[in-house]
Amino acid sequence: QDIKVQPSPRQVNVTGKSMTIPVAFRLVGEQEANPHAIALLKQFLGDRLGTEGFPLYVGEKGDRAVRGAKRLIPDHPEGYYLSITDKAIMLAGNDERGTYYAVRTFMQLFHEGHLPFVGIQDYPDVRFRGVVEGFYGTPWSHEARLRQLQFYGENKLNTYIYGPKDDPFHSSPNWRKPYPAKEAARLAELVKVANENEVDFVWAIHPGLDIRWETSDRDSLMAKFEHMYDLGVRSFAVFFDDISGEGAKADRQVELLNYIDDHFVQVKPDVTPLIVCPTEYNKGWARPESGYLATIGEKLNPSVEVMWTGDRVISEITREGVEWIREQIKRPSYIWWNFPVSDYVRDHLLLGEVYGNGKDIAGSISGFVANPMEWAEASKLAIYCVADYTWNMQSYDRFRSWYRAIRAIMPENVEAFTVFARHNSDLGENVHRFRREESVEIQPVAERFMKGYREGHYDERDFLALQDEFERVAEAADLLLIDRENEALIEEITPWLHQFKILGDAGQEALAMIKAGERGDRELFLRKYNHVKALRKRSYELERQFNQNPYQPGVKTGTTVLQPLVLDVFTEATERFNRQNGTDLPLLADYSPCKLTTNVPQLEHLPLQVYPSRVHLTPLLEVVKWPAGGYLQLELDDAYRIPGTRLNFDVKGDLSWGVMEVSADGETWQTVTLTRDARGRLNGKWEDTPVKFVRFTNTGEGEQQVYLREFYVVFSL
Ligand SMILES: CC(=O)N[C@H]1CNC[C@@H](O)[C@@H](O)[C@@H]1O
Repeated sequence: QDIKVQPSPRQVNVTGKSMTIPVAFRLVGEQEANPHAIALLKQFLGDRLGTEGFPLYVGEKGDRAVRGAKRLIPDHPEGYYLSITDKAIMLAGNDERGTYYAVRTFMQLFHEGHLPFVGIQDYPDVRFRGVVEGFYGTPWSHEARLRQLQFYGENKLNTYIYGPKDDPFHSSPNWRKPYPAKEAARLAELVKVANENEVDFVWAIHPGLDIRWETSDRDSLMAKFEHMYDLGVRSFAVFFDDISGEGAKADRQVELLNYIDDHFVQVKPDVTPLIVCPTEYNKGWARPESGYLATIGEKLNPSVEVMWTGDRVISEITREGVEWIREQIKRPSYIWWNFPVSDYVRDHLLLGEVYGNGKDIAGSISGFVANPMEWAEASKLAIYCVADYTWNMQSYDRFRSWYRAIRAIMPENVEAFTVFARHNSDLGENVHRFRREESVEIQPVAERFMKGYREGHYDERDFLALQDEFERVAEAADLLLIDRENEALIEEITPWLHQFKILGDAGQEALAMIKAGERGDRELFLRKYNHVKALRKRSYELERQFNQNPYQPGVKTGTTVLQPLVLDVFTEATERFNRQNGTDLPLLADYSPCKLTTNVPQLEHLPLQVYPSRVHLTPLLEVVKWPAGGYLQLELDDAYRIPGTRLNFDVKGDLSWGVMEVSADGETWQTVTLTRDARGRLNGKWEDTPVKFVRFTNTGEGEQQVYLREFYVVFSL
């Protein structure tokens, strides 16, 4: 039968025959084999495992129990050979982790009371595979992390990097301090569970925001690593991302990293290679004139792993890209893939397929870890696919992997979760311009239908297909809201499920407006019209109630195809009704009274948060390089007074290099006086003549590196 193993094994020889599962297994090799592999077997087989019964040989290359398989075991790290015949079962690892993975594969072969006769030779493409918890926002909970580590064991992922940006003991201000007892105990438990699942628990430190290049800070960092070592950590990382100023200096960073390597990593008997995330961590920011990467390439100890996010902050990883960086840093890169991370589009869930990365990059990378969403359970969809992709790139199939991930995560509600995930995968407009496919199957139907409807002759089959899809959306939302098989996941996505239900209902009702209009049934049309408006209002209220954060507050779903379709159908049907009946039913206001223009490259596509009397720029997580002469300008849709404007660049010095101005016509400008408040934020206002334009300009001589923490304008007539 079709052998379904996750991740997809390299070499599988099936005979087509199978046997009923033996009632008892005689375990051979327990004394020498990897104890975590034995523990997993015992947990899985329970009392069927003993000293009598069908022979089950387990061990690593060189162990007595698997001597006979010696030349069949792939000579690769974490490789294994598995065979099931009518005589015996053999689970033989090339190393301890390989044995563990052989057991994980063996467990997946049990199927409806049978075990297939099979020979498998398998090993991973990428050496280090897993997840970097490296996002901004609420760090994962302890329970969520424990579930993650179990999930990584099941999916042959061997790396979890602990680096939540908002953990004050990982980053500033407390990176120098040991964890308080409670957190320390939790970390120790995470390390223990990671080991049981054959996962390297990597603890990362993020000292660059305030590090001083003195021995005192170097000693503080070493002491912190010793503290983590005492908790059981055997893998370490230093992150220098998203910093500016002193901490960003390559030669200082390299000096510190080499010191750590020479005096900690190399002297401890059991610590894996040090990992660093450089400040110039993507090609878009690499500046040959800075010599940063050249310094890393030439002076950083060759045993230190160097992370890389690709051609841009958020990007697909290509063969050309990894070969380019390999030349710069003189070693394979350790990929930090920024997906499904959503800390820059927090109102969206990213549940789509994992695609776009090259299948030919394994030879130039040493690691591939995914940066996930703050929604741990929802991130498992992408993590499952990354496990499949990094284990066996050539055989990776984005659709097969995604469907298997859904089945693995929501086995009781596969159809409903597929519908939900299908329409919650794109990011919408965002500052990194990274987009994902969404609603792929229904998109051509929606486009064809709207074109036909506008031209006065749509295909009824398209109408019915759309109606069916919106019904499925509403059904999926309700089925998932009462789902109890994965409560942690449902708890995370509940706000989006409520929004999804509203979308499903609104879609059906908007389509019903078309039919009522065609039948000239004014009363029914008005009922449907009012229902859609009520649903839109509920949707806005949901946006204000859930997932409030200073970046992208709210709850977005189906934003690429279904939401625009509802709006288009509603608008077209209402305009047609108004023309036919001489009425003036208002449309749905989806206006944006504000336009942003800028010549600062990183801000070109910055989304705006528009409210009835305020407009906010979405804060940026990364350092913004603001060139001399760089400006950012907001153009309002009318002339307003500005009772308040606030700017927060989180810079230590004064802001003498910049000026805030307003204008009524975009030609003559007046300066707005800004006063700094207790938290260092700059506040201003303009209550004189109404203005249409507000801008901020770097009028200084040189580039400034700032954090765009806050920039908003309050306007009033
Ligand atoms: C190396 C890196 O990407 N660092 C940052 C900054 N870039 C992407 C962001 O979304 C963050 O999640 C991430 O931690």
